[in-house]
Amino acid sequence: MVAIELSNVTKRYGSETALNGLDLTVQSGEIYGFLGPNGAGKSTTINLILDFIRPTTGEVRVFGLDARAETLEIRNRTGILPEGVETYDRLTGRKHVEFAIESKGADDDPDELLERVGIADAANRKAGGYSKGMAQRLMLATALVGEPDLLILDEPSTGLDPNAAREMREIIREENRRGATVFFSSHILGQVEAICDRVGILRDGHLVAEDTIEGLRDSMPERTRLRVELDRVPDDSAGALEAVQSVDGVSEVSADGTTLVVTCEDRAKSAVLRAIEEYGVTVDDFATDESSLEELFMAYTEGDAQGVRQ
Ligand SMILES: Nc1ncnc2c1ncn2[C@@H]1O[C@H](COP(=O)(O)OP(=O)(O)OP(=O)(O)O)[C@@H](O)[C@H]1O
Repeated sequence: MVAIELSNVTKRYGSETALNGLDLTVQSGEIYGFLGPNGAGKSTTINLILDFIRPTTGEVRVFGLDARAETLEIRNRTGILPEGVETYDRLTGRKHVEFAIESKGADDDPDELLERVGIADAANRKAGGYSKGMAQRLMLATALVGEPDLLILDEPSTGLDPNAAREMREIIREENRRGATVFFSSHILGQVEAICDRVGILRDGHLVAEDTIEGLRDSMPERTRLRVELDRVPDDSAGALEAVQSVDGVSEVSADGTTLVVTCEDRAKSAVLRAIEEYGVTVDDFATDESSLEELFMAYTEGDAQGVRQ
């Protein structure tokens, strides 16, 4: 079953086009990472899913329901952790959760939820005195109310220290195991890598890539980097460098003493090693660096994004 479906959605704010013909499908039971730099259109997409705003053109459906006509049912089945903290300073943490339980007609135990997000001891304190991380945990507790079918987390790790971010990931996994679909928006790659089944990278209002993390890596063979350790510097080091450079599939070569770093396509690796050994040196060791996700993300979101598509 499809959890979220946007079909050819465009959203304009005056002359500003926030989303430009976006097609997006998230399957039920997925943890989907929605990635993009600031201003790419992530919050706009989430606001459309929840009918806080309406598309200029196109259609949005959640669990087959029309986002505009069946908004209440969608919101009832969804838990939302909005971007930024939205607490009421004068209400206690427990009151926030009680309020969420009441508005959803759910029967959760507020203390259990507060315990689960790690702020049970602050249940009776006013949220105005909470740290940013505690407020974020409180918002997560309210998102979990009523065992939602869909969890929408907009930049969920803002304000969380690494431990708290890890605890949040654990809760997200538990929710997913229970059957919830998770839509996780972020501009921080590490968080998405650690938890998501699939990621979509949004740029200027449309998807520039969508795949598993491994799939995205595989789509960039030119980013493979071979690090070669030689037993000594070849006598004709300039000639050796030139020979490696001219191997088909090699895009870049640099040398630092007995270490050679070669950026090449996967298929060129053994030809590179052979070319080096023809210069009378022995390859002591070699390793392949996979392109870091950070590089991958930057390639998709900066400069000419089309340049990295195969
Ligand atoms: N109410 C609005 N009026 C005018 N322009 C808007 C409005 N809301 C968003 N935009 C514009 O739409 C584009 C997409 O914004 P959006 O907030 O959806 O991006 P985002 O990916 O969520 O960014 P961030 O990571 O900074 O939250 C931006 O260029 C933004 O300036």
